[in-house]
Amino acid sequence: MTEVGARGDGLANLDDRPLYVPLTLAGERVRVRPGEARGDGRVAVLDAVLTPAAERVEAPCPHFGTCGGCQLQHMAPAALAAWKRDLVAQALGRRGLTDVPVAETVSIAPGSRRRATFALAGSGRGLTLGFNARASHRVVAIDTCLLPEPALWALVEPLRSLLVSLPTPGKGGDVTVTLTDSGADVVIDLAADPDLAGRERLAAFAADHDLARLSLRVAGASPEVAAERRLPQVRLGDALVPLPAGGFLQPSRAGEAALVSRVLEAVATAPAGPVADLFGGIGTFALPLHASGRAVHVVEGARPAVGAVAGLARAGLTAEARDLFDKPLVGKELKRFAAVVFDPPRAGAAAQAAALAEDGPGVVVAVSCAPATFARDARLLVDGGYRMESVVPVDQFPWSAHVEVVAVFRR
Ligand SMILES: C[S@@+](CC[C@H](N)C(=O)[O-])C[C@H]1O[C@@H](n2cnc3c(N)ncnc32)[C@H](O)[C@@H]1O
Repeated sequence: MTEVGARGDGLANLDDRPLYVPLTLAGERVRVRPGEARGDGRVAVLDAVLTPAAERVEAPCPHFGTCGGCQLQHMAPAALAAWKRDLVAQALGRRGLTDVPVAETVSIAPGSRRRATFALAGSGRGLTLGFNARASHRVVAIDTCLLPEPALWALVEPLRSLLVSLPTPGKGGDVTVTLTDSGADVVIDLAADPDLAGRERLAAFAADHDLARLSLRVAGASPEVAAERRLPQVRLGDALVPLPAGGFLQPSRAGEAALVSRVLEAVATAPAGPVADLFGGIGTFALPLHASGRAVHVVEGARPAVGAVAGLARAGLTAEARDLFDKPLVGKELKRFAAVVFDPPRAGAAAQAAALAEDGPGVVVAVSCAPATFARDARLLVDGGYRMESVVPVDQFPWSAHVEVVAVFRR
């Protein structure tokens, strides 16, 4: 195997085309069976590792290999951290940004996920609640998972028992559990409205497990609250912010803290003045920045998130609903800020980065969950005269091929 590719599969060459071999590492000699086509190459099934790499370790979870939730449990933690750092450095390198100080990866420990989405298949006694199998829509039942916080995992078996008596979708549905600071917020996909007895069981479940809120998404419609015992709220800065159903939240408290501390540090070096938090969600960065004494303007596409921030009604904290892909902040709108933080979805923020390159302030902090689009946006900023001062990979998704980045640009 020559390397581990961006999706976490080992790569080799077969007839001058890539061969993707899941569960293998660079430098290994392996025996495989070539399988179906993928992109410009083929996927292969691993039969045996003949010469293991030094960084190969025993996977800690018994479901690893069948469950698709993790890709890289067979790689030692230090090697995984270095590999994620390289992913970021290589993405920047592809955009010609080679002279960049990419820091060591900040690795968030397993057992810290506060949000998880479990896949549903079958119904009644044949119900499976688990994760999708590797590269498949088949759902694998799991009796253990090392990723979630224990309080989250403790709800999974009771949820499975509850769901066998409800009209689950058969296939394609899921259940999302989020631990908020006022209790768990659960959203369940159902194929049809539950009957009265089903509704009573749902309410009893919420009470027995002290949930904050239990919502139903019936036949793909928007979530409808079935039981709200407390408002689900998250502590951000010195505020308790209501979490809209399905609203974005950083996947772990420790990961959020790692990102927030770097954002605060960078913004503290900007001159006095207001800060823009673009793609700001419910204020993960805005509220700590506000608590640090800055006036902050949040711009975000999801109206419920904007409503949650605006509803706090704090002096010096404003929020605006706006599609930043179509209508980025430009010109004078940008010039009033002393610093800008932007944290777009995986597609990145090309239009906004181009506008920042023209009229952005002295300090810009980029947070990203997609190295390729981050590198594209970084290139736009650097071409606009920014220097990339620091880039820190943050691994909030242990054993996956995902990595996040927080980077500081200055001019
Ligand atoms: C990665 S999340 C970050 C949210 C927030 N910064 C946080 O850390 O909690 C990206 C955010 O961008 C928002 N978003 C997605 N597309 C958008 C668009 N076109 N315009 C504005 N906001 C958008 C999403 O609703 C989401 O809140």
